[in-house]
Amino acid sequence: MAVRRSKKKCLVIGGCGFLGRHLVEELLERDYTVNVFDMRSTFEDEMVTFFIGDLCKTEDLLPAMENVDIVFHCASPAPSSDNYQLFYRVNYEGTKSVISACKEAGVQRLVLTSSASVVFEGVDIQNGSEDLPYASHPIDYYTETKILQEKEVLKSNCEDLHTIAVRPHGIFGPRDPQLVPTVVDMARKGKSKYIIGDGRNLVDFTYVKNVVHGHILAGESLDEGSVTCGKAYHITNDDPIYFWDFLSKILIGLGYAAPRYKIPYTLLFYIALVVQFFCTLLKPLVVIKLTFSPMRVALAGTHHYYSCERAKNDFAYKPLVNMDKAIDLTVQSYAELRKKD
Ligand SMILES: NC(=O)C1=CN([C@@H]2O[C@H](COP(=O)(O)OP(=O)(O)OC[C@H]3O[C@@H](n4cnc5c(N)ncnc54)[C@H](OP(=O)(O)O)[C@@H]3O)[C@@H](O)[C@H]2O)C=CC1
Ligand SMILES: CC(C)=CCC[C@@H](C)[C@H]1CC[C@H]2C3=C(CC[C@]12C)[C@@]1(C)CCC(=O)C[C@@H]1CC3
Repeated sequence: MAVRRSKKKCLVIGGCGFLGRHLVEELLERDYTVNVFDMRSTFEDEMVTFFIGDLCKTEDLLPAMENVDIVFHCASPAPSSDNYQLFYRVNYEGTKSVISACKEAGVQRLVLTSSASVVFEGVDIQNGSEDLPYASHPIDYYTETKILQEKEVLKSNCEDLHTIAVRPHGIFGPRDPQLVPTVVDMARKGKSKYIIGDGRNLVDFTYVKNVVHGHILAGESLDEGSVTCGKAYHITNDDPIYFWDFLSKILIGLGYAAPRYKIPYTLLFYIALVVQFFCTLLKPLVVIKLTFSPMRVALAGTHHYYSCERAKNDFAYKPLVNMDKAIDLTVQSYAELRKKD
């Protein structure tokens, strides 16, 4: 007689990354069996089975998918990169390998970490639903390939493989390598004095534990015939905040001054486009990392917040950690980035 496991076996692709590792920890907490697949292992846990490889290679993925019930695909190159080939290979072609490996291994559920940015092209979005069209002019390669990736995952939904795309936005929390470290780096270099726009643009920032909770509910929802199969879902804190208030709270919490001087949004956006153009021309000679890329300027100067009603209705999502608590936990976790007197 077959032994029935009470909890499912999961594979987290990108499980050594920021979101992936938080997901692994929560899955273990909730008694799932967990495999991790990543390019290199960055932590140790005797409860986790690690598989090292490149997700673009089906043969690397297959051993990690043996007897797996749910695959969570949350690997991607860093959004700040400007390497189109890398994004295309990993986010698009790599995701196609993940799908074929799932089919070959008989995995029935695939949860993709997409991004709410797939509909963002630098124009205000207020309480946007999942019915908004994909960005027709994505601002950067990251967004362009996240769109290709999401389309591929949703269209591969079929009787044997149930797929879903979770779209978080502005994930933050302990161990995030991107948001808080970039903001502190700007402060240390004296670049955080400025507010882009009028400072009154509302944005979603989503605490990593809430994003994780949304992923697990999404994976569990993918039963035969479920309305969630083949659909995209926004996962947010359900509490949009002024972009510049959020940044100020992080900066003040870590002992730095809040931004004060306002610069017109449109002016800075066009300057960022021109600077990016010249950096692209100079690229064969010198690689320049832009602090104010057009995408970052757009994110800092427009409204972009999304409705998570669909996730609430279809799989009873609600954020577990509120904004004040989330900011507090995040600030406390970055003791090493605190301003030294
Ligand atoms: N952070 C955010 O605000 C948001 C993130 N997302 C999405 O969430 C997901 C997770 O992001 P986040 O945790 O921040 O990113 P991280 O960079 O922290 O994690 C991504 C992980 O994927 C790994 N990886 C990259 N390429 C490959 C590959 N070819 N094969 C195997 N593993 C690979 C990375 O390895 P290595 O570090 O060695 O490159 C890293 O461990 C991504 O899909 C991202 O698009 C969506 C919305 C917002
Ligand atoms: C003014 C300025 C340049 C502030 C620095 C903060 C930024 C580093 C973050 C503010 C919003 C963040 C964000 C992302 C990355 C980090 C920020 C730009 C994403 C692009 C990460 C990947 C996504 O899928 C969407 C995110 C939107 C918000």
